[in-house]
Amino acid sequence: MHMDRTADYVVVGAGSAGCVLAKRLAESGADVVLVEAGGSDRTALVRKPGLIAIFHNVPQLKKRLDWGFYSAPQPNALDRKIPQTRGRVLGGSGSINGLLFVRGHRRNYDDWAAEGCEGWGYDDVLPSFRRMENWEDGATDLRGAGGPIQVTRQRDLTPASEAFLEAMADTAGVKRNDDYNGEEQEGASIFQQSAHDGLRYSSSVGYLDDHGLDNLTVLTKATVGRVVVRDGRATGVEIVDGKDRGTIHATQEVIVAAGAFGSPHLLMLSGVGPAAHLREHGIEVHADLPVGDNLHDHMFVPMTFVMGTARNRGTAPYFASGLLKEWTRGGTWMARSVFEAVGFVRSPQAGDIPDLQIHALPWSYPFPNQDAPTRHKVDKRPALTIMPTLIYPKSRGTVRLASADPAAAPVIDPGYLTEPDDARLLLDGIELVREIMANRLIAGDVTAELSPGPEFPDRATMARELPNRATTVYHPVGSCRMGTDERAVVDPALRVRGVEGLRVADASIMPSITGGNTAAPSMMIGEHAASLILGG
Ligand SMILES: Cc1cc2nc3c(=O)[nH]c(=O)nc-3n(C[C@H](O)[C@H](O)[C@H](O)COP(=O)(O)OP(=O)(O)OC[C@H]3O[C@@H](n4cnc5c(N)ncnc54)[C@H](O)[C@@H]3O)c2cc1C
Repeated sequence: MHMDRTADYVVVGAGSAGCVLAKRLAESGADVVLVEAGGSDRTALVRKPGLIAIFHNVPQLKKRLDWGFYSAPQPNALDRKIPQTRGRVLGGSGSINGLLFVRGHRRNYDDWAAEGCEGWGYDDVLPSFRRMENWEDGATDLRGAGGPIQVTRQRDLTPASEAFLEAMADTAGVKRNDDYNGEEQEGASIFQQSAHDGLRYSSSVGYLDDHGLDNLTVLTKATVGRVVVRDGRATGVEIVDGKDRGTIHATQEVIVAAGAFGSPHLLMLSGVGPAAHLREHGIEVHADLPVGDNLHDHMFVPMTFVMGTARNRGTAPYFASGLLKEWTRGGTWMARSVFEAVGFVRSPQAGDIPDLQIHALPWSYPFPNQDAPTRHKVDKRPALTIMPTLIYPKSRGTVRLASADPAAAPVIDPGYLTEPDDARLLLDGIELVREIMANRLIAGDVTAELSPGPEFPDRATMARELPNRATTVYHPVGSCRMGTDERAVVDPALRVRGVEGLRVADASIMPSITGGNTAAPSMMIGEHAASLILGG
């Protein structure tokens, strides 16, 4: 059926940010259509937190919910094509992510404001963060209660994770921190997750389930191929596949929330982007802007240590019995994120805020990497995997068009490790993890370093191996940068420069990445965008 309909607002992409934004706009009484390329998220594969591990290890399942992107060959990573997993389902990447809930450091937002993004300092965004959450400890000046996203601490930690937290605090000289989303980020902490009672709280679950708003229409399996721009104004969107092909006209605005790859891709297909590049693809230029520049991402190097106290095993029978227990009595590890512990610590190069995030999960991780040319190995013994993570990368890359055909994937070149400081910091992180694991508070429980392992005993050997192991944390941001100078795609009100009636609201607008996982900041951007649009 060819669709031709009109709404006040059209939001493209029902991901972490888009679901939040569409719901908030509709609550104001406006007629809103939210358009999502993927399908329903009402499947246990998405909603049962622990099943994420199965999703990642079974390609047939992954294909159902993932866009299936890979990076361009990365010259500083042995020309590897690194998976750029992105959710293609209601809830977007927030439906397939690790559920970790991290706001980032308050300084990140203050830095955005200092660069000219007025209204985005931490005190400005704090109400948006508080509005979206229902924090298990209740409301404080800094934390929110009663919001749509349930935020809980991980619980029933394995002894391996407990020992890791103690050893990390002792080695890195940090304190145990009860709430890294509160007063202070630095320290050794139990991870917080957007999950409760065995249910993943993506923005789709939290904001769209049973929304009861007649003026909010959610279209699924509907890919937008172009934003229609006429006489310098966005007038609607064209849906190019699925049963709802046709045009949706917007009387107020089109807001693109298609993510760090989808948003720049769609803008360029619509004639908003680097003019010369668009002309190469025969696309009429409506605004010459640096769309797709400034792409950046976090990287980590997984390190796996055999530890009986990690308890969990990566075997099929272990998963099957986990599933059975979860379905019969609930409250098992399957009900929660697979990650348990985290540290925000300072490397020797750090200024006065942590520059390393240390993720830990009591499972063995694929090694040497998920994109290894030969099939990667996953050891079946109980193990603790620790990931020293570069949270302020200096390397920058691009998103570009491969073709003017909306069905063609964009060319994603994150430029991993192009800046030598990035590798240096990862090596500092690796050394710190080894020191932690040699600490008397944990060393007795560690049987072996499985990966990278004894073949890479020191900084020099690790420096050579790093390009084979460093990988994405799946946190791409920055490709439709917010700002006030010529590097900006959107202004601090998220309006696309030079096009009326068009905004971008998702992880792509971050001028620089936040110091931590990016889902909570993306949902905050959805909340904040709604306030900006509605003038609240
Ligand atoms: C495997 C994985 C693990 C992660 N783990 C964590 C974690 O534990 N904690 C954390 O904080 N962050 C994590 N992240 C990152 C986090 O989930 C993302 O930063 C966040 O979800 C980005 O939100 P977004 O709204 O910008 O984009 P997305 O959530 O990706 O939403 C974009 C949406 O737009 C849709 N779309 C794109 N193009 C079109 C189009 N042309 N037409 C219609 N629809 C379109 C997509 O299908 C998608 O639903 C992880 C990400 C991945 C992939």
